[in-house]
Amino acid sequence: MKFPGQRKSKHYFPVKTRDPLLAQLTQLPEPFTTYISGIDQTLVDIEAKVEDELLTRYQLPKGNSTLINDEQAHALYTELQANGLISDEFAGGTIGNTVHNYSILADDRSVLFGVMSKNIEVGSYSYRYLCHTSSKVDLNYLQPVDGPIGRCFTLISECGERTFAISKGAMDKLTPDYINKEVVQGGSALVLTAYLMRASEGDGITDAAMTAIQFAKEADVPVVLTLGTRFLIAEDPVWWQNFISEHVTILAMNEDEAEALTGHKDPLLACEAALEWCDMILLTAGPVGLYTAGYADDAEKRETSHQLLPGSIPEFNRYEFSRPKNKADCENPLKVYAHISPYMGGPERIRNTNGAGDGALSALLHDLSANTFHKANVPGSSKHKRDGLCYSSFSQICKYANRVAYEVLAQHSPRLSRGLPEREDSLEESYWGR
Ligand SMILES: Nc1ncnc2c1ncn2[C@@H]1O[C@H](COP(=O)(O)OP(=O)(O)O)[C@@H](O)[C@H]1O
Ligand SMILES: Nc1nc2c(ncn2[C@@H]2O[C@H](COP(=O)(O)O)[C@@H](O)[C@H]2O)c(=O)[nH]1
Repeated sequence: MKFPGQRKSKHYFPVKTRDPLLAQLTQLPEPFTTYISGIDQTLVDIEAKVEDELLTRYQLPKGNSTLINDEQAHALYTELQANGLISDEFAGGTIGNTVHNYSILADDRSVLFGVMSKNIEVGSYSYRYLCHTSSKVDLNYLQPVDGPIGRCFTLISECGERTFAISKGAMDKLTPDYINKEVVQGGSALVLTAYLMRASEGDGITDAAMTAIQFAKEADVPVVLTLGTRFLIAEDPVWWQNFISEHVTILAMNEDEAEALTGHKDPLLACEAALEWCDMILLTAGPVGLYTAGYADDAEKRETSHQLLPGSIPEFNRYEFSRPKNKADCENPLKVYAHISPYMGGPERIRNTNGAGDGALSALLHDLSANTFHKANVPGSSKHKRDGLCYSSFSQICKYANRVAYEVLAQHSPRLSRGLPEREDSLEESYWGR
């Protein structure tokens, strides 16, 4: 486990444990390993720049992720190819991206549940998916299926907005039998997307997700949900509110999805409302940057040394130096908010924002699993006198998530090809000091 930024030495593993003489006196237990698990519809992104007219012709609402049938997929692919519009083909899927990016950042294991074609030809989409996924993502639990994995036509408009057309192939065929209880229960978090809830009759992925949620809840493993697209949430916001209340610990969404869920356009008010249903929120807001929100115990709150910010909740960032905690673990729960503007104002040129939100979430998950790792390996640390959900404060998580989102935008791909530069390991000193 690579830590998310250098920390004060008191939080690091006692240097003495490496002492060759003292080591003879102490029998160290096997170091505890940490991972996260996730479920996704296995799919490849086929990226193309298109005119809005094409979206209208294929009846694809701009900004949405729409399921299309085989005939439409064939026509769309043929047209994109004939006009030389396809710019890239990447492994995709919102959770696939998130666990891949987590493994790159943490330089550690994650587990992906999903399907994979039984017979794979060199050059096929399944082959590319496997080639473009970090070797630290454990794919041993994938369910073999007949037929191809999904394709996600990622259609980028002139304004940068992306519209997804999904040709699902066998991506929704995952069944509950392929959800390994021990793996889910041994993880630091289970990460899911709202897209998993829209499987058709006869497809098992929704049941598989519900089975995994049950396993996670039995073992107090945090359930992390990312909302995917505002259109899906807008179909039945009350259903989603109840779903989140019942099952979700951490909610990740962008400002449009937040509005569809809560009715609030203002991100702070949306966070305030959604904190009634879950313990922590990551809200990304495109060029406005991102917010984190959650709970701290009143007795443990820590005041910021940054400027207090105005907003619909005045001075909302006052306690952003507090660490997030589950509401149920707080004697006197206090809602805490933090915000950060895009790192360096964003990259000079953004081809599209595909995967930036997933990148931000993977940073949060890294911080969360670093907490589990540290707690298990340094149980005596003052950090763990009280149970926190994450290793860092709301403010620090904002910085890290923002930095990772920047990297995704700069790389023009939803999946990181490398971790953050080493010299930036200390976010405080070298990066934030600029
Ligand atoms: N136009 C932009 N300029 C600068 N930063 C951006 C821009 N768009 C996105 N970002 C960064 O990427 C993060 C996630 O982007 P966002 O578009 O909100 O996510 P999603 O892909 O889930 O809609 C933002 O919080 C911000 O840090
Ligand atoms: N699992 C699914 N993933 C989907 C679907 N539609 C789109 N996507 C993926 O989202 C990411 C982009 O995420 P964002 O951070 O920019 O919101 C992209 O790579 C797509 O593959 C879907 O129906 N299911």
